[in-house]
Amino acid sequence: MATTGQEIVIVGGGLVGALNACFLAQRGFKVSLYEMRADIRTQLHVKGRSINLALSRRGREALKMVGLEDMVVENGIPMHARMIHDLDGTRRPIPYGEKHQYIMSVDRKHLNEVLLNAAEQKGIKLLFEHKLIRCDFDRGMVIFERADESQVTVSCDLIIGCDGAFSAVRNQMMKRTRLDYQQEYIPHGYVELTIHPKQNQFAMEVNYLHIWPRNEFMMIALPNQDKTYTTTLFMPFKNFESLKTKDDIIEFFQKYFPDSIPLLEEENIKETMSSTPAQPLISIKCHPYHVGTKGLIMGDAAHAMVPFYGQGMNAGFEDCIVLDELMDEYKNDFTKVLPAYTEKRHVDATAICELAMYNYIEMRSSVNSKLFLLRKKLDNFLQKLFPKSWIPLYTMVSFTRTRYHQCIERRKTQDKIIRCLSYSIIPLVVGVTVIVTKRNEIGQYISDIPLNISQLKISLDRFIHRFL
Ligand SMILES: Cc1cc2nc3c(=O)[nH]c(=O)nc-3n(C[C@H](O)[C@H](O)[C@H](O)COP(=O)(O)OP(=O)(O)OC[C@H]3O[C@@H](n4cnc5c(N)ncnc54)[C@H](O)[C@@H]3O)c2cc1C
Ligand SMILES: COc1ccc2c(c1)CN(c1nc(C(=O)N(C)c3cc(Cl)c(F)cc3C(=O)O)c(Cl)s1)C2
Repeated sequence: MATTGQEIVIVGGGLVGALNACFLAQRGFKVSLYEMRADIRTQLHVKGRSINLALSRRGREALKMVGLEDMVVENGIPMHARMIHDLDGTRRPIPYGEKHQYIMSVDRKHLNEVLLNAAEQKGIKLLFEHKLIRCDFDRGMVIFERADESQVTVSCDLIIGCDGAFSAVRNQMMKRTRLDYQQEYIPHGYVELTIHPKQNQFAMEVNYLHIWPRNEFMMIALPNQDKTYTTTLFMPFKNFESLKTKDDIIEFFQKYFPDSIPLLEEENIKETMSSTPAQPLISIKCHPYHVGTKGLIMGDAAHAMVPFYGQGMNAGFEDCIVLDELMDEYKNDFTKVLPAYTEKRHVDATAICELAMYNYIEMRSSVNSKLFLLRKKLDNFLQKLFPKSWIPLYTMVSFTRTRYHQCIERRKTQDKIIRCLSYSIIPLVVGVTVIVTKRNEIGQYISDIPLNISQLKISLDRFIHRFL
């Protein structure tokens, strides 16, 4: 493969850094990837990370572009629907859409290992236990501290920070350019519990994203290949802190998640909840994503979001596609690519950060299982009624590559149309109903009105589609 001669240092060997390295090596750059932690491939379990994640369309497209989609998907578990757990233990499935519209539950560690192995196979130099401490964005130099506290200085043509929400590269950028930055910790934290197999079988329906929506509290469970479910409890820190004793813990689960107790097993709930500190959730937005012609940040380093759309990794993977496309457009000229990247990606990354936060606020304030069901069923009903013009927001976000900011714009238009239709459609439906039911008495006057509902639906769909 032709090499460009340019050298790129990627800081951070997590999901986005490792994938980005594959994209850039594929373009012929000489890539070195520096990761602060030890090589996860030599470790049994990496602590403090969500154990599995929902991979959807944007992330799969990126993996496909470096030839890794099949390898990741074959180890994932498809989730065709949500399974809503009601307080009384009733379970109701809500499909994500058509048969081909499903998301994947993938193991984080396995995904990271696949990406690191692929990077190594593409000739990328991986250096672990190298913690970035300083960048010189003018001269293209980075200084790393090694496990033995010695330092090493590396020079390169481009530094890309994929070092996560608490990015050191971003901190260095702040000293060098007018970088606007805002962060918000939400009042909720999370604890991960595990549902183990029962008689060596999955303890719940497999191909579902299980949800226990309880307004202020929520639990989500995604299946793993080993027949366990990683179950994440989201709750305000003040509520975690109020569970002082193991009895408090069990009483809480009996009150809000009674059906989950036999699944999670009482002893495990008590043990995990009393020994695991709740992890914080942070939302970070910043601008710009580049400095000069030698510094760039991507993934959570640029846009960390609360997980209430399951898009953080998918958005970071899509960042790699956007950069790759701009490298094509500007023929690897970093002086053009970097500003173009900020220009193009910032509006979308900000949009998904805000969408995720909005969904968190909505879920926390008003969504219990009845309302969650109703909203999703209405979405699915309208999509069936007006397939060309009504696309639920979650469908645009998780099953298309519609730019995130355009998902929001489209949703606003759809909301306007639905509002105006609801002022006119209701009288229309009432009118049609009256006509249909009273047709015999008044038939001689109105024989030519299209009483065929499907004709009416098609013309209404065409009418709406004109607005979008
Ligand atoms: C509870 C929870 C559930 C989630 N669920 C989903 C989901 O279902 N779907 C989804 O798409 N996303 C999900 N996410 C978001 C997803 O985990 C992140 O968006 C994703 O991990 C970001 O990847 P990244 O590589 O940008 O950052 P990270 O994964 O944080 O990786 C950054 C890497 O940089 C390294 N590093 C940090 N500082 C330095 C330094 N100074 N020097 C060298 N290396 C450094 C770190 O060790 C780490 O390996 C979830 C997040 C949470 C918290
Ligand atoms: C590992 O930890 C986590 C934590 C949270 C999430 C995930 C994994 C994966 N998540 C997904 N969210 C959507 C989505 O679009 N919406 C609107 C939803 C948002 C919430 Cl909060 C929810 F509970 C269901 C849906 C839903 O529609 O199923 C997907 Cl599609 S996947 C959230």
